[in-house]
Amino acid sequence: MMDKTHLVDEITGHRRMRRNRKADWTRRLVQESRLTVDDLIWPIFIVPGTGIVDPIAAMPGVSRMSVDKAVEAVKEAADLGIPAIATFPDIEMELRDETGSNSLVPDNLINHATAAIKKAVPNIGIITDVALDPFTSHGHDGILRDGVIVNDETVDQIVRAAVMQADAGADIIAPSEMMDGRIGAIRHALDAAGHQDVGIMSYATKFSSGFYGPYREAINTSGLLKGDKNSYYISPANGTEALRDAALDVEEGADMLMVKPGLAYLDICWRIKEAFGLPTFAYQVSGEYTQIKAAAMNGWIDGERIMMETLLCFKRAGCDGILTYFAVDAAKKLAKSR
Ligand SMILES: NCc1[nH]cc(CCC(=O)O)c1CC(=O)O
Repeated sequence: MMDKTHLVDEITGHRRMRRNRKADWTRRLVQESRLTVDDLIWPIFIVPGTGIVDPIAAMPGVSRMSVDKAVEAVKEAADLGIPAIATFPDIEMELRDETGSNSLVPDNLINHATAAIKKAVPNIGIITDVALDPFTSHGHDGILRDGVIVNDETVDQIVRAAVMQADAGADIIAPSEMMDGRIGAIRHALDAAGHQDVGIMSYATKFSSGFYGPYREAINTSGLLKGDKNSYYISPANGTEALRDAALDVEEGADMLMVKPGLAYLDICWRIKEAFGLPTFAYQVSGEYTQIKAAAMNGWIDGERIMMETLLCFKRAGCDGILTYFAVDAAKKLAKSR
């Protein structure tokens, strides 16, 4: 008879979860989720001009780049193995108006960037957004009429913008403005224009979130925005509604789905992947990035460790990939740990 000096008894004592955790090799063997460079999509900010790399105060480590500098940076990203980028323009104030008309100029900043990047770095995927917020004088994602963001008129416009973006060389159109019916309308228009192979990544579940703050500084919409986006983005309280919204996008022909923001919405990532089985992405948005950076800069957390941990957690939650401002840093770290 063993002397029973410990509280762990004979029944529970042989169920030892720690056996599989005891050494590096066992831990590697039982690891369920893995982050690789193939999971990373890098969002970048584009400004007019040349030779510009302009740091964004609210996003330490992230800069707005002129097209020539963006081309260099994207080359580096491609060399690291990052499969795709997502571009966001910081349009000159003089070009912004009530309806976001610059979105319909074929060689506007965003399309100019696409064409230049495609030419210089043909093997990286280019994802473009069609929301109107970089182009409007009020910072909303759609056309504002009598205090209302009008749905159908906005869809008509973003559809035309989407075709121009595809003409410029965009590989995937990612509409983030949450207008109803946009996915089907964009799909039809792309097909009619001969862009059958241009995909649609729907910002299927975009929540009305405070986490977008630093992005609005990055593209200079924060000072412009009147009111909030609650009449078109989803309430953070509503998961089932988010699923219904995603279901409509799937029906309308979305090739990929996105959840935005990321970390506070992992339950949505999981539910969406389970429900539809489509390639599912999370957007670790500006505020999430900034939280980690700010705390790390104060020495309060280990920023690199939390960068890798959060990205891995998206994989565990069912995501196929992550849009993240950490993409280049994470890719470098992954290359080193090989
Ligand atoms: N169409 C708007 C848009 N496109 C990208 C982001 C946020 C990205 C981020 O925070 O990193 C937003 C949100 C917003 O300003 O309302």
